[in-house]
Amino acid sequence: MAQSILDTMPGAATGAVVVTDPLNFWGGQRVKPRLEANAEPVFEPATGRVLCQMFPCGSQEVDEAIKSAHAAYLKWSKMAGMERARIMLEAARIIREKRDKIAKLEVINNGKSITEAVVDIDIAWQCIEYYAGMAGTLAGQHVQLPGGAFAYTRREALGVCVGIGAFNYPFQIAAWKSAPALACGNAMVFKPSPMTPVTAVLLAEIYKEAGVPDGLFCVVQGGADTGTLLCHHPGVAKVSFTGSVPTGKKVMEMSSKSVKHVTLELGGKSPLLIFKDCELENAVKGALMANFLTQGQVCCNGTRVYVQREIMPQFLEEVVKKTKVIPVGDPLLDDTRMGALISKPQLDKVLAYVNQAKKEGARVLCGGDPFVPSDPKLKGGYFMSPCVLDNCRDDMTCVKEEIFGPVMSVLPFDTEEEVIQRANNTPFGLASGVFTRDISRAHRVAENLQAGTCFINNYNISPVEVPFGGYKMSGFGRENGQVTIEYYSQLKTVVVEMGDVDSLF
Ligand SMILES: NC(=O)c1ccc[n+]([C@@H]2O[C@H](COP(=O)([O-])OP(=O)(O)OC[C@H]3O[C@@H](n4cnc5c(N)ncnc54)[C@H](O)[C@@H]3O)[C@@H](O)[C@H]2O)c1
Ligand SMILES: C[N+](C)(C)CCCC=O
Repeated sequence: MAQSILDTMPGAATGAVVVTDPLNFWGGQRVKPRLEANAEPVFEPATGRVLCQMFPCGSQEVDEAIKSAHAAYLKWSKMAGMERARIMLEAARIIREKRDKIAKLEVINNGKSITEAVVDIDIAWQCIEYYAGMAGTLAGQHVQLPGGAFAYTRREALGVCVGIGAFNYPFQIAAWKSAPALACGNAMVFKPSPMTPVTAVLLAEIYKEAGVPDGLFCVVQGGADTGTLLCHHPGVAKVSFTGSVPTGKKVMEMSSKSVKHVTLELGGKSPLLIFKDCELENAVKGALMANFLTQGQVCCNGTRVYVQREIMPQFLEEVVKKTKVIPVGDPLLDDTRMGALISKPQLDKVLAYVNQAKKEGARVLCGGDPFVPSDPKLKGGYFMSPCVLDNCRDDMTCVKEEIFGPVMSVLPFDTEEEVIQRANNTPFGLASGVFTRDISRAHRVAENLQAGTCFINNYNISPVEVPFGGYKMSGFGRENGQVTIEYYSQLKTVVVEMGDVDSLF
């Protein structure tokens, strides 16, 4: 097999890597772009340097990838679940073995800290391992009917599934989508974000090395146009999309034309409720975890932090103290806890949200400014200081809209009933959280919050064994957990007559 980027990248230091290998993958190999005319530069967020060029796939390339995936699906779906499991377990093992190198490349392309990227890659192999464990357990039901007749159900694959990913968890999203898809006997064509095209192709190489049929996991590069081609393609049975609400709506509309299955993992503006009876130190840690992972570019972040009025002063003092000392800088250094945002436009957008918040009456307690690290090679990077906003009201833009940056809005509340009503007063419903020592209150609040996940006394942990997904405009369908098998398979009922046909005619 050709050498991977992982073997050829000279030194995995910030500012030192250039990627020139083709980033498309189908038919069991990397595929050079057909057209180099529409190239888009891909930037290294920590330096602002060009890391590589992304060549978007056109209709002929999309078609080739889908045909290659379909051919692989015909073989893969006929294999026993246990055979699929063995290959997937091998893929998980290879990812574990290459974890540190994959994580470094993820950091160079995405800008998040290496500490986080390593966890992301661990979650990716754990997900593949988890669904490998399930591949051999897929089974239907036997139903006894009158007169000796019976029926049984078969859980069957859908066919070629498309995965479309966001920029914030590039490798992990590719694993979260492909693992359940492959376990059920499907093939997948994956399109990463055009801003983070580099690591999905590593997953394709790893699946190949583990022994999947050529074409089973393909990667096509591109943005909206390539995504549109995928959603309209008649050879695609399902689209699993991770991204913003506006794009998700388009994906759903396009997929509806040929009644494709759809999973939508969309954005959020999740509430975190901190009651006065909480363990304050943990609540402060929880608020930081809820806001500042991946420079705040996390779909399920708890960015509306509701704090019971009696403990507001202590909470603010602690949260600001801890936010001010978050080490921002070179994401490849072990001590760094916050790297660079994904792009200059994203950085400008987040800074504009902070300015708008000030105009609407919020008080900046810390951060919210562009940050220029002392290391000269990071001068062009997209860094900002993590921000805590006080004096917020529910009608402010910073409280209503998904900012997707390191900006925490803090709001006071008085009663449980009031805060639940305010927390639910949003079109989003991805996640939520509650900190309290009162066990009854914790479960009562969890029941009443309109969100796909509620974290009690923690935030943003996502073991692969538990389902993850949204309520309301944050989407539908789930990733992770047993239930996701249902989103990547279809049920056939077989009805068996043992006697004569009792005809009405
Ligand atoms: N719920 C989740 O699991 C989850 C996880 C990560 C990110 N997100 C959300 O993703 C958003 C940030 O990611 P983003 O900026 O990459 O989102 P985005 O919607 O801009 O892009 C997501 C993907 O959709 C593709 N795309 C764009 N237009 C398309 C079209 N017309 N047809 C098909 N595909 C198209 C993009 O190229 C990209 O691959 C945030 O809103 C965040 O909350 C959600
Ligand atoms: C792994 N986290 C932190 C739960 C994030 C999941 C993906 C959301 O953007």
